[in-house]
Amino acid sequence: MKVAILSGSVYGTAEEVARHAEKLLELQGLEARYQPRVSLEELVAFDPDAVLTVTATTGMGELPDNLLPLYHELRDRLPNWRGRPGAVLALGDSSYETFCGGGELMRELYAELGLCEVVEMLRLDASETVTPEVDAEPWLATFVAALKA
Ligand SMILES: Cc1cc2nc3c(=O)[nH]c(=O)nc-3n(C[C@H](O)[C@H](O)[C@H](O)COP(=O)(O)O)c2cc1C
Repeated sequence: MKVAILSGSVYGTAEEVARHAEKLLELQGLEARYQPRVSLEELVAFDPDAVLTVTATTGMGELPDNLLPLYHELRDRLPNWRGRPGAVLALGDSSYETFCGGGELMRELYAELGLCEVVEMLRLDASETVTPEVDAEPWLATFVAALKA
């Protein structure tokens, strides 16, 4: 099963978590592909069976600049991924009112694309953890199990 991993990051944490997720998924026998600045064309050509997004939130609940172009292209072009499984891993900080707002924007995009969230969005709170990669592991295991089910 081919899993595309997308990321949105300002300071690099979400990219590290995405890279870690790629390794874990590969270890579980999935064909995970993480290219930090993937284009829509590359993504469509990969034809993922499932999509995982790892994104931080910036500004007042916004997506990081390095995910925005792809986000808008996906909204405009709506590749036919209807019915395929997906999940969102959101990094945020609960001291902001719009906690994990970027992740919520991706969930809305998933709904427009018809991607099914097979596990509930994980919210990792930067004011509570300094080890997001490790904290994401149990949730990633649940995601893998859902993909294999
Ligand atoms: C300027 C700025 C604005 C932020 N805005 C939000 C926000 O609106 N909501 C939220 O949940 N987290 C917010 N955060 C927290 C980041 O999303 C969080 O620290 C995340 O782990 C950063 O990941 P990154 O290193 O991949 O950029 C903000 C952080 C900064 C520095």
